[in-house]
Amino acid sequence: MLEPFLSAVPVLEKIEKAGFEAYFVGGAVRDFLLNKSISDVDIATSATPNEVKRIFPKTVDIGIEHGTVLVIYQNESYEITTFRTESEYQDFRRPNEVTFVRSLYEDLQRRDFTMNAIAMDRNGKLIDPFNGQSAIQERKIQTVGQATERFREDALRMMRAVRFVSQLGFDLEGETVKALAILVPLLDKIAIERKRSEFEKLLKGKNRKQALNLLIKTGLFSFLPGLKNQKNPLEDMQVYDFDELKKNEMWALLLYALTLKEKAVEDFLRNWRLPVKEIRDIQQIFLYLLKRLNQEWTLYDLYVAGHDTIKSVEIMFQVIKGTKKNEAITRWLKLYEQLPIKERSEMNVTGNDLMTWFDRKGGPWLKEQLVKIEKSILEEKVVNDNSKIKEWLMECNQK
Ligand SMILES: Nc1ccn([C@@H]2O[C@H](COP(=O)(O)OP(=O)(O)OP(=O)(O)O)[C@@H](O)[C@H]2O)c(=O)n1
Repeated sequence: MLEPFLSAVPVLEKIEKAGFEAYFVGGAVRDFLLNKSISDVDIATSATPNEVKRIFPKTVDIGIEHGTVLVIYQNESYEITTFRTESEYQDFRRPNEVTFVRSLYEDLQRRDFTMNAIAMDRNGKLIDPFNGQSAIQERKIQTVGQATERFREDALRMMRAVRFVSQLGFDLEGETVKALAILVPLLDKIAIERKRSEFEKLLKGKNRKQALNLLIKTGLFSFLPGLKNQKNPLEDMQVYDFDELKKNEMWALLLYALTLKEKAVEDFLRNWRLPVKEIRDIQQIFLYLLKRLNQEWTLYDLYVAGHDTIKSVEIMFQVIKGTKKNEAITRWLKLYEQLPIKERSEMNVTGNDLMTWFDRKGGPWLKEQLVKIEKSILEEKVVNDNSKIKEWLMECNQK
């Protein structure tokens, strides 16, 4: 057995010593069987949350209503969840109440896909009542039991299915595709944040072409914010070839494929409930991407965009144009590094200086003058020095 399972074995032993069962479950076991790297393990147990809390002195209640307790043991933390059934799903969302059970089989039976319903004991022995291993071997995503039932219990699972297609390159088993095509409207009930997280993983997956195709084929895309009747942009997204785009770049690329106007861009991102800071960053990348596609940048563009946006835009430019050439970015980053100032706060002049020099109250003229000075410093028409700027401004005004 490999890390991080190995260091969690004592946790399982401790639970067993107290008279309960404990297993590794979920994504970590699946990824282990796929030879993928694993960051953390999920543990399932027959002990109730209170019983878990009695076994371990240090715990945090992170999701006790769903049966999950965070255990701190030997300076590491582990999520331990009581075996449960989720027959009480309401409104096709997550369950409001769960029923704790003592049987591992029942716990595995309530899970979404057979590849996610494999348990592993502390000796590395696999418990696989739904043949998850053969599904992995056959590279098939198959629900545990009836697909329609699993998707009705939690409609997000439909997006999870397509996200796994993107991440693993597996196929969706026939009944699963059929159920998906029928039940996609249930996705309307799912919180945008949960859909967003799956959509972002889907876009990042290596097999996104296949996954985007499924979104189109099953009509799932129509239940994603701003994508109703937007088949073509997703087809464009299938064409782009990329591995390393960051999350914000991915959103900007989608905006580009959607050919949205500036105002609509903001609404689109807001509808996906992206955090305000991310919306601003994505808008900035998108705006400068359009500029990059339409014209050369001025020094002022480089300055306003800043180092990170320049890098993002250049990478996206390559993706859109299908070119590997990287000359512009090297040249621009070099130019950017040589700029006399990198941001407004580095200017050796303030609005107060201007108001004193011109003996005028603030107003739109002030911003105009500051931008003029800023551009002139960047173009090296004036040195970034308070008295030099004053001299230059006075001269300009006399002309
Ligand atoms: N809607 C869901 C979400 C999760 N699960 C089960 O809970 C496990 C853990 O879920 P989660 O951590 O959300 O996803 P992973 O499958 O671990 O995948 P990843 O870590 O790649 O997100 C899954 O493997 C699956 O058995 C489920 O049945 N239905």
